[in-house]
Amino acid sequence: MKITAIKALVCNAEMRNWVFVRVETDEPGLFGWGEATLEWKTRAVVGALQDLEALLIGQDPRNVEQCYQILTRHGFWRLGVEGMSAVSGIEIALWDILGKSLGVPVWRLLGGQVRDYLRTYTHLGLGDMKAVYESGSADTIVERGRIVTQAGYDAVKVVCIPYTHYVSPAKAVDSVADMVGALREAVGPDIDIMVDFHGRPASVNAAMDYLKAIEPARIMFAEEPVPPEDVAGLAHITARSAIPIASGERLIGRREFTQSVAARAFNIAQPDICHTGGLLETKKIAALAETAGIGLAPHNPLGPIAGVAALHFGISTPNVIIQEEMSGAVAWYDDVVTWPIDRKPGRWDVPDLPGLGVTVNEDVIARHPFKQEVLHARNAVMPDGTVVDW
Ligand SMILES: O=C(O)[C@@H](O)[C@H](O)[C@H](O)CO
Ligand SMILES: [Mg+2]
Repeated sequence: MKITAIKALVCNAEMRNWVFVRVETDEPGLFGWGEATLEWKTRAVVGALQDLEALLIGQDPRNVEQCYQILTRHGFWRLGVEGMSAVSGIEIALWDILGKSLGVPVWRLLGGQVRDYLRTYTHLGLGDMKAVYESGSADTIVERGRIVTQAGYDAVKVVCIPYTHYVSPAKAVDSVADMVGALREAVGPDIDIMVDFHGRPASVNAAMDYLKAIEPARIMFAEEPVPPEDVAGLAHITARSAIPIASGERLIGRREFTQSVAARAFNIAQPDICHTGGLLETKKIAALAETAGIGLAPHNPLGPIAGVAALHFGISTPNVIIQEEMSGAVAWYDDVVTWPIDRKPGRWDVPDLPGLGVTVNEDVIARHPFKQEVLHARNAVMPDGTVVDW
């Protein structure tokens, strides 16, 4: 069996352009699907897919590791997030082909079933919460919290840390404490709450101030309390924080995770299967994390094929705690890709169709062509115009 083509299909889903990858083979009717979505870098990823195609033409798609080696070594240059997202999309599609060729679901090939279902969480707010913070009101967060938990989710994540750069003014810290406290009060003790700091505090001390302020709300984890490349800063926080610390959505491959795991930089790793190198690379990261007592909450605010890939991963990987998902991103999410299971809020069951088990409706994709996304990050400035992390 040989790979004959690698195609990228872009589908605009408002905040993000989803990049779907279709790997074709010389066996009639046999092809695989993957996803390489990387928000605000869509054309770079599509270009990387075009550049990488030539390396794999003629290779046996069932040799997943060998194809990965070719993609990451024969291109000479080490790939950054755009290139590795392209590699990830291709790699996921290779597993889909392998599963279909053998007539088994991908999770069987990844080690088999380790749990009866995969727990999931979703977001309360998309992008930044500047308006909420500036209005000084927790109403929006509480309202969203009620809607999402009434829909059936028992774990929710919120981004609610204001842009205060290296410091943590009393008013900002109190406002965050009020917002997270109000959310806890509204949803009650049975719901897990996660707070994504988005790497906004630029100093360890500012991050620690916000962490201390939300401690009474008893949250499940706090994410990216400082920017992800500050391994020493994260390790310092993790050693002292009462709240478990999560990070990793912006780390690529084993190389970057190794350093963070060795430093015990976080309690919970958040690799993204669509950025970090694909399913097998994320398995290796999971194994690395497991040896250091680190659980996984894989990152995925992406499209439906990314979600299904995460499902197969989570069903077969013991140290996965919970899976992120954003199936509420657009109203027509379910028209684009047919899933192998009936998705329920907060709980994904074990799929049994061969491969990933998705069918893709290319007509629907064609109705939502590439569009320049809104640049939410433009809001990330201090009152004096200083640019800060979004
Ligand atoms: O944890 C999350 O899902 C967020 O940090 C997103 O990755 C970020 O807003 C970019 O889309
Ligand atoms: Mg995040």
